[in-house]
Amino acid sequence: MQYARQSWLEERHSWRAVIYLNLVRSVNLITDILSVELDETSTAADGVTLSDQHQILLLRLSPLRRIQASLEDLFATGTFPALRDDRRHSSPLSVMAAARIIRVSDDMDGLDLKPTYAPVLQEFTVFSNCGWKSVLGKSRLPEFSTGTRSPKRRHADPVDEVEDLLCSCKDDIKALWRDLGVKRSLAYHHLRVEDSSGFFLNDVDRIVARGYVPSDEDIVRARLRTMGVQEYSLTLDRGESSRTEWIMYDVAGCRTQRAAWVPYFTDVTAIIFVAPLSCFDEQLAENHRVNRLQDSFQLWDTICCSALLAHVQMILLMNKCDLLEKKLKKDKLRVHDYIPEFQGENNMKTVTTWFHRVFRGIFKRNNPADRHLYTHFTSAVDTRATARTLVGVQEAIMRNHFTGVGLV
Ligand SMILES: Nc1nc2c(ncn2[C@@H]2O[C@H](COP(=O)(O)OP(=O)(O)OP(=O)(O)O)[C@@H](O)[C@H]2O)c(=O)[nH]1
Ligand SMILES: [Mg+2]
Repeated sequence: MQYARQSWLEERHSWRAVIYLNLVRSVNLITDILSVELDETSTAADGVTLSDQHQILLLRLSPLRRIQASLEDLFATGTFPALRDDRRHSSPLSVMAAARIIRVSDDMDGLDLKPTYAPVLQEFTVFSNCGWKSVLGKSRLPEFSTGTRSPKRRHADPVDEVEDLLCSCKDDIKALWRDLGVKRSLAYHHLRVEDSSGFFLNDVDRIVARGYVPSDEDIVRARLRTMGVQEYSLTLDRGESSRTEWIMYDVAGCRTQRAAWVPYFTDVTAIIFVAPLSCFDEQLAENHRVNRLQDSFQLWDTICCSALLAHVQMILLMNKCDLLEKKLKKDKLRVHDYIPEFQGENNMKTVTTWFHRVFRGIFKRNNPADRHLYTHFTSAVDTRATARTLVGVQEAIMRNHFTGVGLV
């Protein structure tokens, strides 16, 4: 983004709706938990005192359910249902039943059947072919391209309506997030919303404000799960003398999407494979038996040995290093418990060196054409460091490309 400034500025506007959706979904998840607790006093969290004040808070925050539904409609279909009348009709309690399940303990002997709730935020997914960016871009006004926005403009854009409604709920959102009963309730359910991607509840003062324009960091931290292949056209502009047009395809990583990649492999200069290292303790959403990192190793193996890619530049970004470090240091998770082949000391240096060795080993085993592999450790949320990495990546791609066509 640092070096494709114009494309980035043009995209910035579309992301305001994504960030609002992220925020609203976090609030609605918390109010889901809270309203079940209020409803079912028998299973209320230990030591949590929930009162009528909480009921009132839930009612006051009920418009956020309609905001969520309208924004999700906007992303899915490009139409935006009216928000205005909703304050009178929606009730958080009516939406709650869905959050409740029975969680069965692993030993399955049936003795430990404890009714509880599934504090899980189902991911919202958009399909790349619905053109959500162009939908949101339609009402873009010129001032967006400069990264500022007039706070006076009213409802030229449906997302302004969301902004207004959110502003009217701002104090309640803040009250919910700092409430002690709510905190205890979330802890009881082992729900750490602050650790999930797309978390903005600590930024309400800045984000829920008239005239808000997402910062680069906000956009990098935002979460919108995409399905299908997204195409980005970028002009990398590092001064007048150095402008390069790139077309970048972002292919979604989930298993059901992988068959769709093949057509893109036939005419490609480079593959940037982004492997999130922090997911060593997670399973695939699509198959709970498969460890996410093991899946990345497997996928990397498939990519490296693809005949279509035998002469393509390979770049491996080992990403989410900040989250990996947190899991090792703060959460004290042991890599060996999830990946038994790892036998070393459970610290950042040993773990990352080992992961690197595995990826490199897979590459070497499947490298008939003697390609060079560029590897980098990244934390995408550190936008400055990532920008420096991407400059290196760009240079490597160019060098390889021009060598390939005989210009170097
Ligand atoms: N802390 C941290 N968060 C990251 C990092 N990289 C990505 N994220 C967050 O992780 C979420 C997912 O990022 P994406 O780039 O959409 O990941 P993806 O692999 O394309 O995911 P799919 O679209 O589901 O295939 C976003 O909310 C990002 O902000 C990182 O290095 N560190
Ligand atoms: Mg993606």
